[in-house]
Amino acid sequence: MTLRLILASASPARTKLLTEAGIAHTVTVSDVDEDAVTAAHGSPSPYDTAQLLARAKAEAVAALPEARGALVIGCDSVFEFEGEAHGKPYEAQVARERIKRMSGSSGTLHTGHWLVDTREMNDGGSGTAVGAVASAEVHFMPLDDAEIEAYIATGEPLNCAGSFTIDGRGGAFIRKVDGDPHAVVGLSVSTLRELLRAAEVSITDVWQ
Ligand SMILES: Nc1nc2c(ncn2[C@@H]2O[C@H](COP(=O)(O)OP(=O)(O)OP(=O)(O)O)[C@@H](O)[C@H]2O)c(=O)[nH]1
Repeated sequence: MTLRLILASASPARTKLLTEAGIAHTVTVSDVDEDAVTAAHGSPSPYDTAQLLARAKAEAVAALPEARGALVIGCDSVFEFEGEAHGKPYEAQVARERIKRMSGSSGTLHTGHWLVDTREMNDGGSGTAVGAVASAEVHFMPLDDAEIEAYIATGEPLNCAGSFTIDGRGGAFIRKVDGDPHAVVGLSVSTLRELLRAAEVSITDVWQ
């Protein structure tokens, strides 16, 4: 039986990462209310938030009929900066305030991963599952105000956790990354390999 891997994420960067890593997959976006999940758990740390939301997304998709018999991977990325959890800024003013503070400083991008194996799922069961968080510390170069305004004007930082990318225009402002750079982009492929091994699947089994 051929293995099916479903990415439970709308992130263009995550599906691009999997494709470039030669990993065959389809995409099914979950409709998880992220605020409701975090509220239900009090005020979880940025690390725990990333794991909780990755799990919620993967479980929501794994429960769908079309996911039966597949492996489902969910992810969530949270930027921890000065004790705060930053998701996507969405608005220019939020991005501006955050990027000014991040300039010349550093923070940690936590990406949660949750893999649900529905191959053995009995009726009503949830399948076996395993999760892991991959974290990487991101160090920023100092940015001048003109660079910040121009970067915000591109729109790129508005839909990225932490208000930056390392693989897009934001790469110009990244001094170094301590940890798996894929964890910053949104899906650590080496972490996925470990999760697949826990499900007794080799990464080579999902190479296309
Ligand atoms: N290309 C790129 N994207 C990044 C980077 N850092 C964060 N992101 C993106 O920021 C987004 C974080 O938001 P999430 O809530 O985890 O995921 P999402 O995009 O909303 O998609 P869902 O998984 O469906 O919730 C993801 O799409 C990440 O891929 C980066 O360095 N490069």
